[in-house]
Order: sequence, then structure tokens, then C-alpha cells
Amino acid sequence: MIEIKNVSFRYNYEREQLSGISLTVRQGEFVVLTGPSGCGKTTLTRLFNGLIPHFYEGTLSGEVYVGGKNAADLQPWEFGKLVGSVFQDPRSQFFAAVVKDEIAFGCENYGILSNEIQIRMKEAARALQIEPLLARHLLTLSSGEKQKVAVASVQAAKPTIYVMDEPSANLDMAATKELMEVLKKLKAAGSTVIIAEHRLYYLMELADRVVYMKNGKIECSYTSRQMKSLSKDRLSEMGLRTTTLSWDVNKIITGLTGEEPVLRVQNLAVKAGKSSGLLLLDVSFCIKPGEILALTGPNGVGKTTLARVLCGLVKEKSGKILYNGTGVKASRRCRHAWFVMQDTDSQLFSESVLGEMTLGKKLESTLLEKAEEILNELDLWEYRERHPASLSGGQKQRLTLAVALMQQTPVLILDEPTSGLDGRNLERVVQCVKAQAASGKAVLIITHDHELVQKVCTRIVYLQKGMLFKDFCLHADSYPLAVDCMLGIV
Ligand SMILES: Nc1ncnc2c1ncn2[C@@H]1O[C@H](COP(=O)(O)OP(=O)(O)OP(=O)(O)O)[C@@H](O)[C@H]1O
Ligand SMILES: Nc1ncnc2c1ncn2[C@@H]1O[C@H](COP(=O)(O)OP(=O)(O)OP(=O)(O)O)[C@@H](O)[C@H]1O
Repeated sequence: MIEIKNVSFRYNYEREQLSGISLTVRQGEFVVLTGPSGCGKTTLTRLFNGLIPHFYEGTLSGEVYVGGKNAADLQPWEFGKLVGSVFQDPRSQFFAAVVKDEIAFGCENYGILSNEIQIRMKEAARALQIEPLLARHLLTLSSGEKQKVAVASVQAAKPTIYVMDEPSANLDMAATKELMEVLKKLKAAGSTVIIAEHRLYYLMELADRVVYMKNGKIECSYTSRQMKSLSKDRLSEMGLRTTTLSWDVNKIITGLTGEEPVLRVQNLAVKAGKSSGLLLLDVSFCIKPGEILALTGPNGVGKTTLARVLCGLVKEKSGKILYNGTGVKASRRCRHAWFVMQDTDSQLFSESVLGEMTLGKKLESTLLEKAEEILNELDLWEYRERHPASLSGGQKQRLTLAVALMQQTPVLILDEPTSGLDGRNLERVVQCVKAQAASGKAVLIITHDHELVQKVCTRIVYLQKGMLFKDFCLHADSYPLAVDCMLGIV
């Protein structure tokens, strides 16, 4: 289905990002591409769906065959007929305004009859449990909901080859399981599937092959059995995440300060949209300096909306937000809390990575030293002159965190800071967050990432159906509850 022979590629003005890649994917094969952030996974998938050379310009050499045809002779619409793609950032692939039109869009392009489109749309929506969202505007969806819609759209179109770039990045555990079921069906139907991923645990039963990339090259390739037998040390040496869903009880971090809360949320009620009902009904909790709190709960429960209220981007319907014991009105909350959003593109404004770090600040040598130190910690210093838009998904994600580390606010809110990160970069984020907490900041992390929670969080706040359902410190005794929260089975 796919044959890549000795392919090298370099984006304009950049060093080579793919070097001498050869890869064959047979019909019906299920291949997982993995490797450290920036190693070239997304770039490789862009060869399969024709985005290279049709959208991304650069220098390409070698031969690419897709569906038995020389890719050099294929027009973009011909790629579209063969290959269905789910991008790393689902927002960038939406064409329609409303969910059901988006799911139908791919089918319409394939010339499928409208009766059949309706059947497929319903099937795909059921498989991903997004039936209640069909009439909704795409812009109003949570990030996990958007990701499900993107997967449903390709599933409904039934292309010959499926190419998905980190399709689980924003999904909670239950939704990841639904995704796994969808993928299982695609495999059973004999489809060819290629997935670029950092989270390997949900793919281990499905993958025929795991291809490990590093620095633009294919380093090695494993069967999933071989992959599963790699030791934790070997995986971390390779910069990968674990292949199983396990928590080591001994590693749970505890530690709280006895100080007064820096942020107190009292009986907060928030509406989802202007004309819709209450999303958060009555939420109260507080966070102290030095605490690292995991805010978790199912996709669409209102975690991001809560964070937006805390930093004043959304107004509450009722309730109080107190910073250091004083009620703060929405327009002033950004002085107290810095929010790193999930959508990295909407918060990168400068022409260069270094410019982003110093944006709006007086350029003093201490500031530049701090920026250099942080960029080094997050392995971004070599990209300091690069335009932020040209970074890989994981690089952008680390840059938005790096910018947050430049700020002075006593509260730091991070929305899914590790969703697209490999094991090594996850560790880098962990170290940065620990240092922030040690310096007296309160860190609130919205996350579905169980590895992150285990490595760094001291407390879990779990939202369900608009209410704060659980709020507890992490220690050996609360371990089973923590696992249930991360699995979404409380
Ligand atoms: N205008 C609107 N009308 C109706 N519902 C809306 C509107 N805007 C947002 N919502 C809904 O509010 C819910 C909260 O979204 P939010 O992004 O806060 O969830 P989340 O818990 O962060 O989810 P995720 O884990 O998927 O990121 C979602 O179900 C979303 O669809
Ligand atoms: N449009 C672009 N222009 C210039 N360089 C780019 C562009 N897109 C990606 N790159 C660079 O190519 C390299 C590979 O990026 P790619 O997105 O393929 O990595 P990745 O393995 O998918 O990373 P991640 O896991 O972080 O998503 C990175 O160093 C990235 O900065």
C-alpha cells in the first residue's frame, strides 16, 4: 500500500528532516510510528497523504508509492480518495461548521449516495459516542470531542489507507478505549492503518509493527510482542513512554505545604455557552502554594472552561474566585494565573522562539539568561531563531510551557501539557513543574495523562457531571481511587 524508497526531505531553509527513509507497508498492515518529539513522524505521514509535496514545500528526493501508484503522479484529490487522515491538531482539518456536515464531508467527496452517508454517519457517531454532538457547532466542542469528530469523519469515509497523527492525545481513558475499538474494527476489515503516537499502551494489541524513528531516520522496527518485552529502562533510553497502563504505588509523590490557599473557588456555577445550560453546577476547591493539582474528569466535563474562568477568559454565572483571600473580578484574574492553553497555535504570536519568550518584556540580560536557561531545560534552545509555526507539535507544546515559566503569576494553569510528548520530554515537563512548585507556585494541571499525574501531582480533583466529585491527596492509600479517576470509572 505504501512504499518509500530512500526518501529524504528538508523543509525550505531547514536542515534535512527525513534522511534516507525506506519503508514498506502492506495491505491490511497496522503500523505504529513512534520516536522522540521532532524526530519526523508527522513529516513522514505527510508523504503518505500528499501534503508533501502539495502543501509543504521543500526538497524531496527518493521514491514514494501510495496505493501502488507513484506519488509524484498523484494529484491531491487522488491522495484524498486513497488516504484518510486525522491530523495532530484536528482543528486544522475541519471544513464544515457543524459536526454532522463535517462527518459527511469526506463521504460527499467520495461521491457516496446520501442514504448511505446517513448510515455511515450514524455508525461512526455511535462508535465514538458522539451522537449528542451531531448538531453542534465544531467551534463549541471540547478538544477531546473535536478529536473524536476527526476520527469519525475518516471512519465514515472508509478510505483504503488510514493515517492518524496522535489521535489519542486529547482523549480520556474511556474515549481512548472507544478509539481502540474503532481501530480494531478497521484492522478486522483489512484496512491499512498507520498511526504516529507517543502513547503506546492502547496500540500494543493491534500493532503488527512498531517503527521507531530518531533524528529523521528509521532506527529500528519491532513487532508488538518485542516492543512489550522491552524493559522500562530501555524504553526510557529510547525516549519513549511505557507500553503498559501501570502505576507504581511507590512512586506516588506526596507533599503539601501548610500555607493558606493562593486560590479558592467557592460554589462556582458556569454556563457552557451563552444560550446553553449550566456546565459547572457547584464547584468548590482550593489550591495552596507548592501544590501540584491534577484537574481531571471525562472529555467535555468542563475542565478547560473552569480554567478559563479562573484566569478571567470566561465569566462565571455565580460563585466566587478568591486569590490570596480576596475576590478578584474576571478582568483582573490574569494577573494571578497564567494559563497555558491546549491549542498551542492560538497563543504563539512572535516571529521566533526567542521572541516568544521575551514578548512584551523589557530586554535585559537577566531576562535573556532566564529565557536561555528555560529553553535549554525544555530542549528548545537550538530552535531559538525558528518561527514558532514551523515547530513540530511537541516542540510547540514545550514552547508554550517555556513562555509560562517566564511569568511571575503565583498560579500556573496547564491544559494537557504533555498530550503530545514522548517519554523524555514528559520527564522534562515533570522537572519544570516540580521546580515551579518548589519555588512556591501553585500548579493546576488539566490532564488525562496518567504518567504525568503519577510523576508529579500531589492532589487530584475529579469533575463529573458539573460537580466536583472527588478531591484527595495522592498517597499510597488513595492509590486505587487515583487509578479509578484516571480510568474514569469512579
Ligand atoms: N456554546 C456551547 N453550547 C453548548 N455546549 C458548549 C458550548 N461551548 C462549549 N460547550 C460544551 O461544554 C463542554 C465543556 O468543554 P471543555 O472544553 O471545558 O471540556 P473539557 O473537560 O476541558 O474537555 P476535554 O477533556 O475534551 O478537553 C463541552 O462538552 C462542550 O461541548
Ligand atoms: N513546516 C515546517 N517547516 C520547517 N520545519 C518543520 C516544519 N514542520 C516540521 N518541521 C521540523 O521538522 C522536524 C520534524 O517534525 P515533525 O512534526 O515531523 O516531528 P514529530 O516526530 O511528529 O514530532 P512531535 O512528536 O513533536 O509531533 C522538527 O524539527 C520540526 O521542527
